Amino acid sequence: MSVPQFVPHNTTETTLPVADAATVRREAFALVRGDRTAMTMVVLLYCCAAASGMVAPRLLGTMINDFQAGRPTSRVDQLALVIGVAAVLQLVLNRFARYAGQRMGERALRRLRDQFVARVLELPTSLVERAGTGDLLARSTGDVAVIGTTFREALPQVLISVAQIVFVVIAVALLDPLLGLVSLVGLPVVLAVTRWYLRRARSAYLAEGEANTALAGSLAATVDGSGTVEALGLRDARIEASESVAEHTVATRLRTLHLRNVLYPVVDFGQALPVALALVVGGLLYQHGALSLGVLVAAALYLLQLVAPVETILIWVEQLQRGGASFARLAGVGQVPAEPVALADTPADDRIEATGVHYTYDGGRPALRGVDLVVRPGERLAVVGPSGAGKTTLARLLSGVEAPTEGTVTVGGVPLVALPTADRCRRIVAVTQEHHVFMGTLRDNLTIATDEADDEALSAALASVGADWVDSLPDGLDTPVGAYGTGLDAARAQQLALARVVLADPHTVLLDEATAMLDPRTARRTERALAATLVGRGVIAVAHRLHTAHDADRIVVLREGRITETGTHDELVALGGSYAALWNSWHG
Ligand SMILES: Nc1ncnc2c1ncn2[C@@H]1O[C@H](COP(=O)(O)OP(=O)(O)OP(=O)(O)O)[C@@H](O)[C@H]1O
Repeated sequence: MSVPQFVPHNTTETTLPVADAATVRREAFALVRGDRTAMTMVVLLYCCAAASGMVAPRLLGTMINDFQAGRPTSRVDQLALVIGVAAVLQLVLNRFARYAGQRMGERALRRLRDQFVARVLELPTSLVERAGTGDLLARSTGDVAVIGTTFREALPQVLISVAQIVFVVIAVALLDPLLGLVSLVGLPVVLAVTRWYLRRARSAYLAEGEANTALAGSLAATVDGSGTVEALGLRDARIEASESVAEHTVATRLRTLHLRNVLYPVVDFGQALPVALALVVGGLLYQHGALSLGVLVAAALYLLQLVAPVETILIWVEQLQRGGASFARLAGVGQVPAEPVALADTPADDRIEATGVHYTYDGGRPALRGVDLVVRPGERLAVVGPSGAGKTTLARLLSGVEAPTEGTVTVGGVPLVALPTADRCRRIVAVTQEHHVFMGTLRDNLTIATDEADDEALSAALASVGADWVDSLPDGLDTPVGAYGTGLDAARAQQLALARVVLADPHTVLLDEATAMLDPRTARRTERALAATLVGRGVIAVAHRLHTAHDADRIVVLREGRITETGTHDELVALGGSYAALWNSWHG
């Protein structure tokens, strides 16, 4: 018996949930119900194909009886012809059934994929960040591929096999009820061991998938950080870490191997049992004249027909398991509580207020400890402080990406995290150094921010950030950009991102390292574009370079998660505190 190639799950440690078995069942049925007519058609075709397969043994039995009774050979020819026609019919019906099944599977897969993408887009940003792109990518690629194989191959194969088994049992029972009963003796054995296997396999394969991902991740981390490993002499530590992950992977593989090693031999026994028993019982009945030779041969041939579908089911049962586990991971994304979709209240104004804000990362020390801060509409606020003081954390909370562990952050009196993402992003936009260019046209990349803008508004937004290079593009706004289109360098990509901000027209822009990592030439161009973007808006800037702070309306100094100083540049310099010390040391 051949075992299908193991396709590893690219699972990873994650904060994204995995759906339980009941949810998987419910969602899988809902998916199939969405294509009910096709499903009925496929089942009908499989049943007709299975029924055609019942013709040959029955007629062979009749032939034998005819021979014994000395009937004319012309009847044998007719029977042989019918057997031939039935065999061809079975072949054709099977072919159509598989084709229809695969098409149905493709449609179901498409619906599933659309559903998944829609759910991912609704996920809270903070959760996506915590889960990391790896997990979502693994679910949308690896898991979708596994489900694809399950729908295209496993389900049709299993369906046809189940139909064959049901028809064989019915056919034998029609020949002789006692032999019909005998044909079922293997069933409890096969069902029991399959049940035993299925109960354990889901968690075992999930564990194996997770271990594989952890191993790949550990090796990739070692390769990616090879310079650091070399420089800090971490070789032995990395080898040790990889070995322990590898050992765990082997243990999980041994577990799934053990499951297969129990399953296959027991099933083989369960298959052989009815054939052997039918020959014994049928032989006795024949000896006592209770059964004709033709019926005995037909029954034995039918029972032999059980072997192939049972094996097919076993070959694909693992794939079904994997499909189930992958489905659970896709469905799990739908179990994340959606972000609020309706506004509870409309913010009264553009004032952003943090009150008694504490924030602690999972298992870490508090990053913010009781921050009170009001950002007035249109104010340019700089947040400064030593590394690890909590600047980025405060910025994330003020942009609403993350909720405070304690306290509130509101805009116009409404908690930021209660606002639907789209609404929040129309009010406050964070500009980072990440400037992704989406696959599509330049226009597509701009209208992500707002679908209300016409070409004139798009061009104006690009012009405002100094993106004059657009005029030299072959198709202007219709030029494809992104992975397969015209490449945009870092500065252009950042200008595109800033043009999006201009189009989104938020009242406040949050800047955290927007230009810190760019090379000086690119940074200069980007800073000019940035300055244009910020005109007329409030700005909260995490200031890594103090000249940003110098130009701000107000500066807050953070130390160990607390605001220690607040004031204008001149006031803080005059105060002679930690800002003055920072300024003096920076200014020389
Ligand atoms: N994802 C995270 N998980 C756990 N702890 C974190 C995480 N991000 C930050 N921290 C911790 O929270 C504290 C505040 O970090 P934060 O990045 O907000 O400081 P920062 O002032 O922006 O520092 P820097 O200027 O170095 O970026 C630090 O002690 C940091 O180690």
